[in-house]
Amino acid sequence: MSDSRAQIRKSIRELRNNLSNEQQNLASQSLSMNFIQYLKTKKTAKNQHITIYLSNDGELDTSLLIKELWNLNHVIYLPVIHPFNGATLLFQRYEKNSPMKANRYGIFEPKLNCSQICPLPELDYLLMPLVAFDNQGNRLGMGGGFYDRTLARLHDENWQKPRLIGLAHECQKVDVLPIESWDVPLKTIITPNKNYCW
Ligand SMILES: Nc1nc2c(c(=O)[nH]1)N(C=O)[C@@H](CNc1ccc(C(=O)N[C@@H](CCC(=O)O)C(=O)O)cc1)CN2
Ligand SMILES: Nc1ncnc2c1ncn2[C@@H]1O[C@H](COP(=O)(O)OP(=O)(O)OP(=O)(O)O)[C@@H](O)[C@H]1O
Repeated sequence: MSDSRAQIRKSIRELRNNLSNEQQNLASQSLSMNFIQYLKTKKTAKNQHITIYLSNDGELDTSLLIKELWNLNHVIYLPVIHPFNGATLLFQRYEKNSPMKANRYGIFEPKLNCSQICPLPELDYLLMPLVAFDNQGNRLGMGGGFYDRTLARLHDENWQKPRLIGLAHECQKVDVLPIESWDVPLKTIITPNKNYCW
C-alpha cells in the first residue's frame, strides 16, 4: 500500500514539475478566477480568514490568488511548521511586509510570531496543497502527514469551519487513491479547469 502511494507521488510530482512556465501562469490565473467566483457563490463576506500556501515543487501557483484576495480585504495565513510539536502546522497571518524565512524544505513561511497565529476553528477556508486527488475527494500529500495530523482533531468532530479546499492541476487527478485511516477527505477541489464538489 505505502509503495503504491510512493509511486503515485513520484509520477505525479514529475508530471506537475514538467508543466511549462506558460501553463503554470495560465493555471495561476484560472485558479484565481475560479476561487474568487467560488467565494461569490458562497455569498462570502469580506474579511474572511483564508489559509493558502506558497507554491513549491510544481504546485499550482498561488501568488496571484493571494494578491487578489489581499485586494479584496481578506485576511491571509500561511502554514508554519510547528517549532516543537512534531509534524503539525500552525497558521500565521501573511501580509506584504511579513518577515519570512525558509523552512526545512526550503519553502518560505512567516517568521514565527505567536500573536499572529490563528486557531484552526477561527479560519474560514483552508486551501491545501496536494500531490494527487481521486474521484472521491481523497487527498495524497508530500508524505509528511502535516495536514492530516493538524486536521485529525477536526476529523473526529462534525466541524463547520474551516472549509477544506484542495488546489491542484488537472494532471494531479487519479481514479482511485489507496487511502489510509488518517487521510482527511476533501469536499472541494479546485483546478484551473473546474471545481470538484462532493
Ligand atoms: N507549498 C507547500 N507548503 C507546505 C506543504 C506542501 O505540501 N506544500 N506541506 C504539506 O504538508 C508542509 C511541508 N511539507 C513538505 C513535506 C515534504 C517536502 C519535500 O520536498 N520532501 C522531499 C524530501 C525532503 C527531505 O526529506 O529533506 C521529497 O519528498 O523529495 C516538502 C514539504 C507545509 N508547507
Ligand atoms: N492523524 C495522524 N496521527 C498520527 N500520525 C499521522 C496522522 N496522519 C498522518 N500521520 C503519519 O504521517 C505519515 C505521512 O502521512 P501521509 O502519507 O498521509 O502524508 P500526506 O498526506 O502525503 O502529507 P501532508 O498531509 O503533509 O501533505 C504517515 O506515515 C503517518 O504515520
